[in-house]
Amino acid sequence: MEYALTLENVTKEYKDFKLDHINIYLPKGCIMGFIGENGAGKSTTIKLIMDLVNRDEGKITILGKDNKKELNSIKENIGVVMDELCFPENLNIKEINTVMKKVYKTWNEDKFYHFIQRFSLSKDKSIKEYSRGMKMKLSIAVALSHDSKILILDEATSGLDPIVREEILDIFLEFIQDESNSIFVSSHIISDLEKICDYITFIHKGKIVFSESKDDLLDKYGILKCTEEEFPNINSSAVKGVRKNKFGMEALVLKDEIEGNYVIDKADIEDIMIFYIKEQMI
Ligand SMILES: Nc1ncnc2c1ncn2[C@@H]1O[C@H](COP(=O)(O)OP(=O)(O)OP(=O)(O)O)[C@@H](O)[C@H]1O
Repeated sequence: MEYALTLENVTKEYKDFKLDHINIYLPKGCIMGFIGENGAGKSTTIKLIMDLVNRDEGKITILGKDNKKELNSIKENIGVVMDELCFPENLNIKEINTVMKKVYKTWNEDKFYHFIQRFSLSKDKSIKEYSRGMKMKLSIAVALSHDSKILILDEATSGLDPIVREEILDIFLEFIQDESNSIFVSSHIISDLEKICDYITFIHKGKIVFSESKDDLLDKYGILKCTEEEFPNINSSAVKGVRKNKFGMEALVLKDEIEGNYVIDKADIEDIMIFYIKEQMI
């Protein structure tokens, strides 16, 4: 299989945090959602991918190229959106266009102005007068206006209203119509990721809990409901998380490992993440 992005045993240690030997493989042509609680290590991972911080160990490739030695040669093919805007804030749209023409050989001015119009971004205001959502939309417009083959997005839909988020998700799906394109996107809005992603990678306290196809995850897990008395009869190795409510017990379970007649509801990706995190907090 050809991969758009690989991380192998990537490690980074700060005083109070360790990103611990993480492995991620994003197949070409796919969208991978990167989820985890605040402080789990998502932005650190994305900064390591973009070589904005130095790793302690491991290897990262983007579009088959080493991200340290060969990043320059694929600069045109990477569209990046970080959670903070990377442009000087005193510029306006016209000036950003002029700067980007110099930064990217493949800069497509028509495409850029098309997105500016589609996102209803004011051409007169300077960027510092933009709202957070407008700045996000501008970053996305820039990421899509050169020859990007992979989009790497950190919280790209945060701060956007539901209508614009929906539009951005559609744009991501349009981007992926070209099967050589791929997207790696972190977000706290897991329902957005569930709509568009082929793969979900879940990071918790600097370690990867799972990195799997979304359909496999949704097939594999379910929420089992039972009484407190019934709960000890459930195969404990199938239980990945549990919570009590006023009607009894709810447990995140591996459906195939459950014997007996229990009610098992569908688990969505957010359920899976929350149950996992709660289980580790007990
Ligand atoms: N430069 C730094 N020096 C020391 N610690 C850092 C540094 N950058 C990040 N950290 C720590 O690394 C941990 C992971 O932070 P990171 O920003 O990667 O999390 P995140 O998953 O992106 O969180 P959020 O969802 O809140 O954005 C945090 O504990 C943070 O304090």
